[in-house]
Amino acid sequence: MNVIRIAIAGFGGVGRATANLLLSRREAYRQVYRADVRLVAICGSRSGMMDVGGIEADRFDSLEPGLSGPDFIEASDADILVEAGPSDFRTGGPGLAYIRSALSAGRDTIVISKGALVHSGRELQALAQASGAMLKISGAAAAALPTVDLLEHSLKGSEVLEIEGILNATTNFLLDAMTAQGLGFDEALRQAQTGGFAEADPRNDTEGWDTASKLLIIANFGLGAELTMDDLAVEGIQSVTRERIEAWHVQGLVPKLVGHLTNSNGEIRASVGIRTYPLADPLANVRGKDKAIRITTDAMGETVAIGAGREPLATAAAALKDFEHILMARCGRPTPPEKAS
Ligand SMILES: NC(=O)c1ccc[n+]([C@@H]2O[C@H](COP(=O)([O-])OP(=O)(O)OC[C@H]3O[C@@H](n4cnc5c(N)ncnc54)[C@H](O)[C@@H]3O)[C@@H](O)[C@H]2O)c1
Ligand SMILES: N[C@@H](CCO)C(=O)O
Repeated sequence: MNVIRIAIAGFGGVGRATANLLLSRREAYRQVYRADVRLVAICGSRSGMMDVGGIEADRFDSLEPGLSGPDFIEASDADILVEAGPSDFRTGGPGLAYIRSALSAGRDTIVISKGALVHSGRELQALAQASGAMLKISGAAAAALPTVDLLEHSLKGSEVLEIEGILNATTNFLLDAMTAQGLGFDEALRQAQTGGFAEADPRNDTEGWDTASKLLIIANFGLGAELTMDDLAVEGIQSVTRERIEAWHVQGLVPKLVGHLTNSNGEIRASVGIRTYPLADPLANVRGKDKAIRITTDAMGETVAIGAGREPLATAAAALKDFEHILMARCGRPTPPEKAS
């Protein structure tokens, strides 16, 4: 039985949900991958815990001050880092130092925050390649909605011509609440914050930056583009007034905040802004905090995925999907569960 040691840096809503889900799936990992999975280190910005024997959920509220930072994670000698700190695309956020350090040491890394991937994605890919570590990013690339997976696996070989993505749950929730329920912006935002899917600073959602971050990550990691935030024109939903909503309604149109990308002979252009869709379009029917992606390719036509789950569980599950892909690569193909006799 392989022992697989996990560390989690960033222990807020998503980090903690990931830890709980990981612990609840240990028996399945044991049976399917013959892997003894242990949570050996967790940390927030100022406190943490390390135990090579494994940390159980009843100790999550007893973190010790001073145990935090990339060196703390290094000292845990974990095999895999899950990074779930705040997203800051302007600086890379605190995640950048953790991810750099883990990849440099050859540690497989599952990234949930977006900042480091937007700010230093190429550098991190190069570090992973040099050390042989796996770098997984589903949590940062719209989480429960498959995006990079579709590009890397399902549509392999076809040329992507266009992507349209409703990639931000908060703005879709806000627009849907304002359009379909007539709710005011402030009340809808309060509900998004209570739901745990709005960013700590919700302007990152409403001004389009979260959508832009995800689109850039999808383009750079899924299509091999080399976009920076300066390459994207980014518009949020601030300009959406009750009058504009009513005018669209009269025309039978539904507004969505969309990340849009075109690929013309390798020249990739991307932007974020409001697009309107007729009711018959699947993107018009993406409701509440659901997200969606439409990918148009030369040979496989249009593929549309729509989805979401309850947060923060859904994002935790996306990160642990990445974890299982690492287990498959490192521990071999899954074995079927034993049948009861
Ligand atoms: N909530 C969602 O629905 C969702 C979905 C996909 C991705 N994400 C991303 O996941 C990340 C975490 O989201 P969340 O909702 O848990 O946010 P959160 O604010 O609840 O948690 C972030 C945690 O990181 C900790 N942190 C800050 N600086 C740190 C440092 N230097 N070292 C270690 N920890 C540090 C904070 O103390 C906080 O506990 C964010 O980057 C977010 O964009 C969230
Ligand atoms: N704030 C983001 C969640 C993190 O990706 C959203 O609303 O989609």
